[in-house]
Amino acid sequence: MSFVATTFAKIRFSRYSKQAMCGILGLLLHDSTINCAPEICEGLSLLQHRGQDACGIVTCGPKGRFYQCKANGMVRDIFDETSIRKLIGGMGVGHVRYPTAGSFNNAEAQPFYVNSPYGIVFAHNGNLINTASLLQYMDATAHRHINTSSDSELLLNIFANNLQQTGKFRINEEDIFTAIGGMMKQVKGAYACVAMLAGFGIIAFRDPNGIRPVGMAVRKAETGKDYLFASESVVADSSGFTDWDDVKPGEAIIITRTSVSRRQVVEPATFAPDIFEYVYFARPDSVLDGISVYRSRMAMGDMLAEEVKRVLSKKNISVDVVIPVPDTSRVAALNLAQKLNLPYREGFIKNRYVGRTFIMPGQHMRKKNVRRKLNAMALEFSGRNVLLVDDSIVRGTTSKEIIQMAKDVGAKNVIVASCAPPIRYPNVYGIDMPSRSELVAYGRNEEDVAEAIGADLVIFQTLPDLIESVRQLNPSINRFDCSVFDGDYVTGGVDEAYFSNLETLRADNVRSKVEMMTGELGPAEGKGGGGAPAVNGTSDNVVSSGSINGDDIVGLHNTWKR
Ligand SMILES: O=P(O)(O)OC[C@H]1O[C@H](OP(=O)(O)OP(=O)(O)O)[C@H](O)[C@@H]1O
Ligand SMILES: NC(=O)CC[C@H](N)C(=O)O
Ligand SMILES: [Mg+2]
Repeated sequence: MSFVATTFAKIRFSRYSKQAMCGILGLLLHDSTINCAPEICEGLSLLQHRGQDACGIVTCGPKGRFYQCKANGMVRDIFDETSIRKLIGGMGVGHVRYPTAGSFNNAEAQPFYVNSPYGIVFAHNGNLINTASLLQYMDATAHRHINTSSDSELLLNIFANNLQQTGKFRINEEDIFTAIGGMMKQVKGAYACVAMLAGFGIIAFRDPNGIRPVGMAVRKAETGKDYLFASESVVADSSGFTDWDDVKPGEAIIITRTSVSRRQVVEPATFAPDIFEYVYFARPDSVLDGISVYRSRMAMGDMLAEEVKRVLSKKNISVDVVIPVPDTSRVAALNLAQKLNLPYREGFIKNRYVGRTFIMPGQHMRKKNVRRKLNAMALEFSGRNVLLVDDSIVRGTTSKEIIQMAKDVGAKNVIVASCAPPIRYPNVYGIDMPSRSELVAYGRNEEDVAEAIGADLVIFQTLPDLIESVRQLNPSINRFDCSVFDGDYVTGGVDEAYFSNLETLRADNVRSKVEMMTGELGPAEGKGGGGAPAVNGTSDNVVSSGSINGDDIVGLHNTWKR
């Protein structure tokens, strides 16, 4: 690879994405002679916004054999015609990852795999919060070796251990429901998962609080029906699946070639889907838990307009133009402008070839990167009081840079309005915001935030208004997880000691140091870790239940052969 190509690969696969998470997908085609991998690959590219660091597909072909391709990188970089062709079989599981536990090591790319019992493949979106006691249980009681620091590998092994306890030669749906129900009583945290049992079928389940999304859809095939599980409904829409149905909190669904079985495997706890899915994560064209993400963002704009009107008139400030911060805030900003009867202008032009949460290592590089991604047009800013609208302010990197850019091209006053309230608490449920000190609103009031990002004024949506924007679209949901705004963690079990430990392990500065020392990320050429796709089918030199070193070890057919 040339220097330029290598450098760009490193940038593209950078672990320093902003607040990202994971996407999961499962597909079972009625006709098992048709390979499902091309469709899974398509589906993963529609979920790419949920995780850009690693991706993978495992399919199940004749004789119940698994075929795998996974590595660090984006879907378009990891999969090509050759690798897809080698993924044989009519059912499979896919994953796009941004880590919230463990590292960016290739070995932790998903789906994970265990050979015993029965051969299980597993993809997880979320984050567990009682991993310490689970690891102790795995070691002392279940005697299962967990070879990575990934909470997903741990979750898979809890599931596998519970299945093992049936002691059966062949299991049935009943056994699987019992194993998942048992697992849900053992683990705490957020998990939306898709699993596959060799030669049996695909399974989806969601934690008892339903924090992360996953749903199911059906498509009529010539001789029967195809079934899809996915994090977001957009995948179903684009491939002709209909009847999208969200997996319920505490529910498991098992699909085989001949049956669909669903079961509430534990009593549902308080249903509390993560509100940040609507603020930022999900695609606007997805509908999650009966709520259109697009409509919720329109409502956020409407509600925020009221707050902006109130604050501006109190401070006697006037605004000439509303400008969105591309991309996510566009929908809300347009509604806000219409409500306030102000012109809406696209003052920032985005380089469409730069990824969504595309951030380079270190603060200096991050700042540079915002400028790579967005360019301010003087003709929309010069001599004006501008109101910039963003969906959220997390570390403040984006706002700080774009405010400076706006001023550099002649803006008079720059006011920033955020569709989300100030973020002052870490996310522990699958979004990578682990460290309080990295959050610009932590320990700061609104004036301090404005000063920190260089704005003349910052206006935040109130939490009740944010909740109302989303909830009015499905009033049957009584609670959303808003922990990043109010520090109220729906699962419990998150306290000061937990935060301190999290910060020791996962703060940005800590991670970069550890990764540099251990080479865990492997961004250097030839390592195949963070910087480039793995070579020779390896996921670094680690053999684990989740990562297979080379072909055919423990029966997994690894197709990564570049
Ligand atoms: O305060 P920060 O730490 O900078 O994070 C907040 C920003 O990050 C996200 O944008 P991003 O560029 O990730 O994606 P987008 O193009 O979908 O808006 C989000 O939409 C905000 O603009
Ligand atoms: N963002 C996520 O959902 C990550 C899943 C899992 N905790 C991991 O780190 O791989
Ligand atoms: Mg943005």
